[in-house]
Amino acid sequence: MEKICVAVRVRPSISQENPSATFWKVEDNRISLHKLHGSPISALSYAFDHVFDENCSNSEVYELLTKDIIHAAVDGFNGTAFAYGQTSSGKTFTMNGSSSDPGIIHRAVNDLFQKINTISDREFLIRVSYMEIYNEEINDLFAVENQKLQIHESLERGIFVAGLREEIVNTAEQVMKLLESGEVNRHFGETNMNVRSSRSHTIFRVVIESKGKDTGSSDDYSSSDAIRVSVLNLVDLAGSERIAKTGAGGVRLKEGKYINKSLMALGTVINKLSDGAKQRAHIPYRDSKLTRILQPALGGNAKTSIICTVAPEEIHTEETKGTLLFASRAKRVTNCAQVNEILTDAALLKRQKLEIEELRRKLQGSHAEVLEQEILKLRNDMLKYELEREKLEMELEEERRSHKERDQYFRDQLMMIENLSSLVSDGDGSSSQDSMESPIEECNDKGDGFKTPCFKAAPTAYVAKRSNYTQLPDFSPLPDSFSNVADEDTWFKINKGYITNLDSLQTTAARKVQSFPPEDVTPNVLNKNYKKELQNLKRQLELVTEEKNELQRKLAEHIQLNDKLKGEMSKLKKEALLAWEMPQRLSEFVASLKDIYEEVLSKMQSSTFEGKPSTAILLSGTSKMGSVLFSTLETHISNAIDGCRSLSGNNSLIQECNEALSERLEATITSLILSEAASTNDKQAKPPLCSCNSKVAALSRYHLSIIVLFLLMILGYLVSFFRILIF
Ligand SMILES: Nc1ncnc2c1ncn2[C@@H]1O[C@H](COP(=O)(O)OP(=O)(O)OP(=O)(O)O)[C@@H](O)[C@H]1O
Repeated sequence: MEKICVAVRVRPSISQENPSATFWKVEDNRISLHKLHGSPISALSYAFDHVFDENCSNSEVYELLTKDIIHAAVDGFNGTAFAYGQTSSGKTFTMNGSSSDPGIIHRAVNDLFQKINTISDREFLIRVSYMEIYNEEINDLFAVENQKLQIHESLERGIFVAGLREEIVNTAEQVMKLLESGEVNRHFGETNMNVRSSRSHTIFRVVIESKGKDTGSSDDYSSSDAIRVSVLNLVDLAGSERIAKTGAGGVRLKEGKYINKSLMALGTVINKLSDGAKQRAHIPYRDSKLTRILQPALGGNAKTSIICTVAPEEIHTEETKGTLLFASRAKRVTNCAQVNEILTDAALLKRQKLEIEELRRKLQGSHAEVLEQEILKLRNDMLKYELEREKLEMELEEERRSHKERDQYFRDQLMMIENLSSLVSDGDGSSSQDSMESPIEECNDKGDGFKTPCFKAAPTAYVAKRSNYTQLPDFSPLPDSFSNVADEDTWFKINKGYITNLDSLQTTAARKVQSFPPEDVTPNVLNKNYKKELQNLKRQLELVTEEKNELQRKLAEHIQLNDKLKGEMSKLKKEALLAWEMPQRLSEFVASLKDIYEEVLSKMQSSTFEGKPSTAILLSGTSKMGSVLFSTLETHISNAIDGCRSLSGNNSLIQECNEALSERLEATITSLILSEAASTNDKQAKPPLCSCNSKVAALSRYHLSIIVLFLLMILGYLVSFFRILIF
């Protein structure tokens, strides 16, 4: 937005012979009414962008007021410069000038072509037209036959006069000639105020089209494809006039009425525009052809300058005041000028592409940024869960491996116990094939990567102690089992919510994260793609979450199962330790038995001196049996203590020893019975020699009973010992 540039120009006084009582004094950009030889009249001082006194030339006015507009027009801005003032105030002189001091139009045309010639990267097409509004009718000054032309408006051309001849010009000279020809067709008339009074408003219009010269760069649409079109209006208005002063009558009177009417319309538009935005609901541009044609220049898309000419004579003070009031209001009017470009199809296409890119950038910088952040967060979540899942899988695998190792250790321990069990079974002779079977069997060899041992009910009383394990316990995951799940906050602290290189972390082939939409999509499609990708990511996240939960559940199950197995292992270890300690204890016990046995044996040896044959037989048999028995026991106990696991290989030997001992015991007892029977027959045939014989017999029976009981006791201990070893 920029204000209309307004200047006031005071023409030289014409009537020098009638000195006035007041005069207009110009100081810098201010004009004030002063009493002759007196102080300024209060409230009659005006300031403008420029104030030119009577000594100023058209050159100065052009340089300060119009030149910038002309140059802006070359760059593509609409421009308007017009002169406003009462009749005979110097409007035509300012716009057209004289041969010695060319006016603004001439200077503008020259400057225009000079400026164009300095621009080498653009091609220009200049068209000029010249029209007048005479009695509210538009006439073509280049073609007198074009009368009463109509004003039209279109999107492409804006407000334009239909049928107006436009001449394409290449030089300033061409324009000058055309202007001269057009001046001939203007309506001038003589009034009391001006011998050559303009009776119409004239508008010299220059249309400047420019196009960048093709530099071969397809991307630079602005320099090669876009066409700038600007309209420059140089307007010389007819002057307001008082009929009483002009003495107009007839045609002049009629002309004066139209002139005043259109100028009033112009004043009204300026007043409305200067009132500000609140009261600019309706600007009556259509009230006159002048305001309609100048519409873009008045509050529209143009750079506008107004030169208000005033007559310094006291007789025209009121008209000058009116002009200055008009100028003051015009100064408050703002325009909004912008470069006017017409685009070819190619330029339009390129521009639309650029606009789409710009929109996409804006979209990505606003709403899309939120979506992208959400997608990024989802991606991070998904990757986090992936990492968590992989960690759980690794933990599960580790757990399986340790489980296998413990299982193997468990089996080894069981094997050792089985071997000890088989030794006892061989020892007491009551073992059966069923009792040799392991109480544990593998029952989970289907559908699992590793074998989980389970228990079945055992037939013996010892196994029955563990009958509470015959059914698998409920392995529902406990809350503590989830303690290994990655902590989300920790993860975010580590990653700060972002992963710099997402692609490098896409380790799971199944997780195909869709990339951002391709570049040639529109913003709507872009949004849809973002939402679609968002949904996909959410679905993938749900799948990963479910998978993670399943793995967590399995891990919890394995952990609980392992805890149970650890408990079992602990118990078994204790029992195995007990089993390992048992041979040592039994060894000690057998040693004490051996001492007792040797003591009994020595007592029996003392009995043999009495010549009792049964005692001798008993002593001999018992001594041999005792040596064999203790030798066998000591050998096996020593092997058990040394950790020999191949006891089962000696079962047949033990069996043979047992059988030999049994036979020898049976033979000894049979010998003793026969010896006792013979002794009894001798007693019946012969009376006893002395009372000491009966004592020896009583002693021999006593020794026999002790030895038999002693042997039975040893065998009983052996059975007990090996049964204990089994468990
Ligand atoms: N600045 C000036 N220096 C010298 N002479 C001037 C100046 N301004 C105006 N004049 C002379 O004053 C007379 C009236 O000027 P001009 O015709 O330009 O007035 P105007 O405002 O166009 O009048 P109208 O509205 O009736 O056409 C002319 O003879 C012109 O030469």
